[in-house]
Amino acid sequence: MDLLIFGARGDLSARKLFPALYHLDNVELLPADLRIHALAREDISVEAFLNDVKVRVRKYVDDSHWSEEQWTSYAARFVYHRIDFSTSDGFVTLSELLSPENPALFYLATPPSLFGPICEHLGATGCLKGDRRLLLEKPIGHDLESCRAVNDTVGEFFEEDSIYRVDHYLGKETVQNLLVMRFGNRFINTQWDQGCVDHVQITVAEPIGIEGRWSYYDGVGQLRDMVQNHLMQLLCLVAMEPPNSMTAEGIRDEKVKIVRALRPINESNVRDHAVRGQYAAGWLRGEAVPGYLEEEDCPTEDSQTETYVALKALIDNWRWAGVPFYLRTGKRMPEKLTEIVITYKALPHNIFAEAGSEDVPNRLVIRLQPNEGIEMQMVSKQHSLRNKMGLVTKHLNLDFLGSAELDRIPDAYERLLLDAINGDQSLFVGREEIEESWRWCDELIDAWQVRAPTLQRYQAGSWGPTKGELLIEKDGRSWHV
Ligand SMILES: NC(=O)C1=CN([C@@H]2O[C@H](COP(=O)(O)OP(=O)(O)OC[C@H]3O[C@@H](n4cnc5c(N)ncnc54)[C@H](OP(=O)(O)O)[C@@H]3O)[C@@H](O)[C@H]2O)C=CC1
Ligand SMILES: O=C1O[C@H](COP(=O)(O)O)[C@@H](O)[C@H](O)[C@H]1O
Repeated sequence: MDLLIFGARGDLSARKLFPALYHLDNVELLPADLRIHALAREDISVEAFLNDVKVRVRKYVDDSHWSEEQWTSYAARFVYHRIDFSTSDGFVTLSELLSPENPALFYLATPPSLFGPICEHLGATGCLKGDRRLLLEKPIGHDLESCRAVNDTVGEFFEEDSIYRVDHYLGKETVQNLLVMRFGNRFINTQWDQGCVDHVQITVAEPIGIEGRWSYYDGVGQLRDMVQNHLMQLLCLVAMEPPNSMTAEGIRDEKVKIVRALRPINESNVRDHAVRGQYAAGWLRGEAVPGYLEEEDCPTEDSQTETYVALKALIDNWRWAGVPFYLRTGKRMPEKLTEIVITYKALPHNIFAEAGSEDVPNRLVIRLQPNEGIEMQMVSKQHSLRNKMGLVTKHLNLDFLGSAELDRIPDAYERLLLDAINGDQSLFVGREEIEESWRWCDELIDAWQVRAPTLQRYQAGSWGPTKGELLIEKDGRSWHV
């Protein structure tokens, strides 16, 4: 088997792909015959390339999983090719190396503008004979139209069942556990609809700012960078019906139904259902941090790009009618926190009210990062002789690390690379769902331009603008954190 990594000198390769492959090799999950072809345009030897990769990979592998011996055996899998992806010259050499009998995976860790040319060169030079799979990184397009154009172009060379669109959130262990938790436990599965659930919150908060990535990010913003893909995937996994099997088709079909059932956020309701913000200078963990427009690589004094989004989404189907899904994501927030919180409805009648106890709702908190785990907030009796029926909230904790087969939780890219190697598309994004997601986001972006063009400022290190708090508080609820 051949794995060709286009953009092997880039950030994604160094931080994610090569460390993930190292770990997979370490636990003997890579096929024995897997050759890793590193493709980049720099004129260097394989030794120089590997010396550099070693230094970079070392940063992402902790001491207990590093060994020189393991590195040597891993490094022996590598071949380095100098290629400029914008011309077909180097691709002829590739076609001579690839045998139609051996499966080959093409991982495009490049700017998306190269997806089309790379596929064309692969096709024109005869590299696409036999079992050929294409892995694409986000962003796939900037809106529905450009997403379709990318899908059409790559679709000329690869069938849909050979295209692996990466959304690294789907590779996270805790995200997969969401499926297991929902569809492997009767008591959760039967309490998962508008009859039982009051509302759902999805928060993806990051303390990092845009430093160093301004030129990419300013043309994109938080809605396209995070909501269109990662938050939409989380929402789908929370809301979808049980697929009849864990096949890619089964899961994708159910996810796409949810995206289609999302009520549009358009000019008529955008002010009530969406908030966009941008961070101003502030303080984070005791350090002064610049605002978005003061970042070192920011070339302008005025940008209307959002670094924060809060949404109230509604799903118009039987299961979720009337249950708001509050989504929130932002940069320069106080901490790294990705969590899904399911808040249950109050019981029909509080029989403990006479004893002075308030009705406390049950909550299920699914922490995706950090401290991956699930916490069930349950009401329990307070041990007391004076207060006979005093109630307290107790937290039942499922800590994933404690139960891991490995002594670490695998990185998302380990799962995704392994699945692509094994030809399993269930954790990759299908064409329909990504296009439907763009359709929904495009309408919201258009509505913002017309009805709410002004950004809400928030201080770096805070949980976002006041309007983001009001979005949920005006419904008599509040953010979990
Ligand atoms: N970095 C990350 O964590 C994430 C990245 N992504 C996506 O992954 C892709 C890669 O990202 P990232 O690694 O950060 O980007 P980088 O810019 O760090 O890497 C891209 C690589 O592509 C190479 N390249 C560009 N043009 C050519 C060409 N004509 N011929 C040969 N090589 C070329 C660059 O080479 P050179 O070094 O010579 O310029 C560079 O090494 C992007 O689409 C990005 O949006 C998605 C999610 C996360
Ligand atoms: O895709 C992206 O994700 C990261 C956040 O990923 P995580 O795994 O660290 O939660 C985000 O910082 C980046 O802007 C975005 O492009």
